[in-house]
Amino acid sequence: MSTLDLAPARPSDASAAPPANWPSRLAQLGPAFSTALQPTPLPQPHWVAYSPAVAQALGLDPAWLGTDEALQVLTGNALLPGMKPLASVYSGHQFGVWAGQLGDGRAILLGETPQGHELQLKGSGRTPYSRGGDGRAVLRSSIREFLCSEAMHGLGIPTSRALSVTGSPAPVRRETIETAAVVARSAPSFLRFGHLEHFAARNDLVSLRQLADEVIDQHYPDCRDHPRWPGQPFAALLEAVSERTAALLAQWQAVGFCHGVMNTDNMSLLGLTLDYGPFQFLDAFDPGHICNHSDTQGRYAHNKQPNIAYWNLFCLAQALLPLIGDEDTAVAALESYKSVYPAAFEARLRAKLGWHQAVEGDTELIEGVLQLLAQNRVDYTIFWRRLSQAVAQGDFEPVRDLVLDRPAFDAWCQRYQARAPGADADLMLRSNPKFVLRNHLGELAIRQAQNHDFSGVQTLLKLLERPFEEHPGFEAYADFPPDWASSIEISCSS
Ligand SMILES: Nc1ncnc2c1ncn2[C@@H]1O[C@H](COP(=O)(O)OP(=O)(O)OP(=O)(O)O)[C@@H](O)[C@H]1O
Ligand SMILES: [Mg+2]
Repeated sequence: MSTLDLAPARPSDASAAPPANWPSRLAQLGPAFSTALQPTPLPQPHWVAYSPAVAQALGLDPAWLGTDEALQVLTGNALLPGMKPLASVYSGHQFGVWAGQLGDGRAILLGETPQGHELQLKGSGRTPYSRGGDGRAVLRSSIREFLCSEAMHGLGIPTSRALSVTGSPAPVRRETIETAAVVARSAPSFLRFGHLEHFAARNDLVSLRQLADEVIDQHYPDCRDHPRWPGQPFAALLEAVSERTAALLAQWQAVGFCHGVMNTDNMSLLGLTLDYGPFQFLDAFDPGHICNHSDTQGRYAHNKQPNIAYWNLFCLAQALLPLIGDEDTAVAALESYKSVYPAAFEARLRAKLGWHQAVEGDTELIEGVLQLLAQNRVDYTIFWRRLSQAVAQGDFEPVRDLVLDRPAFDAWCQRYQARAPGADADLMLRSNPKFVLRNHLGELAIRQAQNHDFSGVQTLLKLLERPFEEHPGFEAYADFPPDWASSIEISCSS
């Protein structure tokens, strides 16, 4: 039976007060970067879910969550003393094309916690950057963003975090009429490639430099005086962002995560996963899988993600060019992506296979297993977890059962088992999650939530916060997707 405590944490101390000071470095930079504004209230807000763990990470008292004050503040209906909300301006390349000015069209920054984490509401009303949009987010997409943020964190993948999701009966028009919701999310910074692209495109080099300096001072201080880039802090910054992005992409690819909308306005300057829209964790392993039904050309197919990230880094290089000075230096600063990404990916795959150190012949075994999974459309998460169990228990039959082409599996497995030193099962169980946020799991929790039952969201949050643990009694959440899962259509509509 259930070993999870599904009850949301109740406030133990109703007087637990949140901070009284909510500064914003972005506001301090000056008016070119953002616009001060108030969130637009929503009627009759209610909790959908919240994360005491995130509250703790932000230095907020978890006891404050669950209070009516928190509900109002995190829906955008009230402000705490000291909060001076704002929306920031950015631009970007969308689906490979320059899109011009975008900006926080439905996100509003409330300020920074004492730890320097930005707290932002998504879906909290129109801003000067909303263009034709309504400034809102629907319950469906907000639950997906909330759960996936915490799932990624549980997997050890850099990401924005999600403190809460609140709902309202207010209608929101998408393909059908849905209801509004707000995600309160947090990151050390929500700055994107597009923030720098914005000022470069306008040839506003003063603001471009000011923002790049801010990013270096706050997040990449080593770039000021980098041994490889003496006197070239902006080249050092480009390389540092590029290498963090390479490391992030290696983690996405290794876990089977498809982002779905890798536009430059969704690329974090800190190498975080940002903007959970039409994302998907792979079910059957299809390297060319396209998770976003709006992506008709397959630009953001799973196996294209590492190259797209590199393409996006080129856009960032273009934006930083006026500060870097010459093209050769900018290109040189991007060079390491080509070695850092494959090395990081191979290291992740080695850990999944249970190997601590690289040994000659590993690349062949790694390529071999990926080919086997692709050719047989094997369920990606279940394969790795069963392989981990197989090594732990010395019985490979359950993993063999997953592969239609048994002779091919046997040939690979023989070489795998002959590898010396052998696989470490503990490392594998720490590297291959039992639980990922599959589309159908999210979908079931969303349907429940649309009927005012939020227990499915709670259950998933508890499982996904600790995806490498066994969670006895919850095997169904680690099982194959049902047939209807492949008919779920996730698009940019959110
Ligand atoms: N309903 C909406 N109302 C206003 N602006 C919107 C809306 N949906 C998207 N936008 C804006 O369109 C642009 C691209 O949207 P995209 O889907 O990448 O971002 P998002 O999901 O809104 O948010 P984020 O990237 O902050 O997680 C952004 O500038 C975004 O703010
Ligand atoms: Mg976005």
